[in-house]
Amino acid sequence: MEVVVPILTPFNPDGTINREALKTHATNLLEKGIDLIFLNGTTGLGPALSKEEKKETLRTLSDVADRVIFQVGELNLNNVLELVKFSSDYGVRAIASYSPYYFPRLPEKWLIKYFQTIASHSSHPVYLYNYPLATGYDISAELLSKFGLELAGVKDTNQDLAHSMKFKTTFPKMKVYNGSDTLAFYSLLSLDGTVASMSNCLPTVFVEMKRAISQGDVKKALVHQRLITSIVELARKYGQLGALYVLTEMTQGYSVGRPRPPIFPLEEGEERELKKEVENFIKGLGVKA
Ligand SMILES: O=C(O)C(=O)C[C@@H](O)[C@H](O)COP(=O)(O)O
Repeated sequence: MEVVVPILTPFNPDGTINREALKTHATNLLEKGIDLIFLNGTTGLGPALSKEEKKETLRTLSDVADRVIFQVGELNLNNVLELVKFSSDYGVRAIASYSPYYFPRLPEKWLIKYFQTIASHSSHPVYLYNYPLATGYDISAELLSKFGLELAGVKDTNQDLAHSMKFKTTFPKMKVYNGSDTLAFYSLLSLDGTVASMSNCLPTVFVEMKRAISQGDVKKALVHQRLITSIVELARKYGQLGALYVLTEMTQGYSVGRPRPPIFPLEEGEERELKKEVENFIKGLGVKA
C-alpha cells in the first residue's frame, strides 16, 4: 500500500527549474512518509518539460533515485529512447510513459508499438501512465492483453476504479496505482496504492490515511479522504495545477515558486481567497497537512 507523489516541478521566475526547491520538496515529502516520487508527471508539468529538463529533474533527485519513477513520455520517440538510455545510469524504481497524445485516430498497434519500443530499450521496469482524459487514448488492460504486452506497472488515472482493478485481475504481477486524488482511499485499499497530486501539499493527510487503513480505522481514513476531496474541489476552482504551488507553500512552509505558463500562476486576489478557504477546511477537520 503506497502513497506516490506526482511531484510538482518548482520553477524560478525566469522559467528555469529551481533544483534547490525540488530537492527540498522531495526530501520533505519522503521524510513525512511518502513512499515514492513520480517525476515529470502531469502535476510535474511533464508534457511541458523539454527532454533536457526531464534529465535535470532526475539529476537533482539522483540521491533518492531508488524512490523515483521517472516519466519519459514525449511526442518524439527518439527523445523518449534518449531518456530511457539516460535513466540506465540511475537506480530508479521504474520508468513510465503516458501514451502518444494530440494526434487523433492512432491505430491501436501504433500505441502498443510505442510502449513495446520503450520496453525493449529499458534496463528498468516499465510502467504505463494511462490518462485517457488527458491523452485521448485508453491503454486498457484489455488492449495490453490483446497484444500480449505485459508491463511491470501502471498508473491509471481514471474515475472508474473497476478499470484500474482490471489491470490487477488481468496481470496479477503488475503494480497497479490509480492516479485520482478523489479515489485515494479506495486505491490504497484495493490496489497497490495511489498517485495523488494533492500529496504535494497534504503529505501527512495521505500518510495518516494510509496508517488508519492499515489499523482498520476506516472512519478515520475517510475523514482524511473527505479533506483531500474538498481541497481538490477548491483547487480546481482556481486551476488545480496552479493552485497546488500556493497550497504547497502554505502547508509545507517553503517556496516552490509558481508554475510556468501555459499553466499560469494564480492572481494575488485568487491566492488570498484560496488560502482563506483552505485554512477553514484544515482547521475545521483538525488534521495536520
Ligand atoms: O500528476 C500526475 O502525474 C498524477 O498522477 C495525478 C494526475 O493523474 C492528475 O492529478 C489526476 O487528476 P484527476 O483525477 O484528473 O483530477
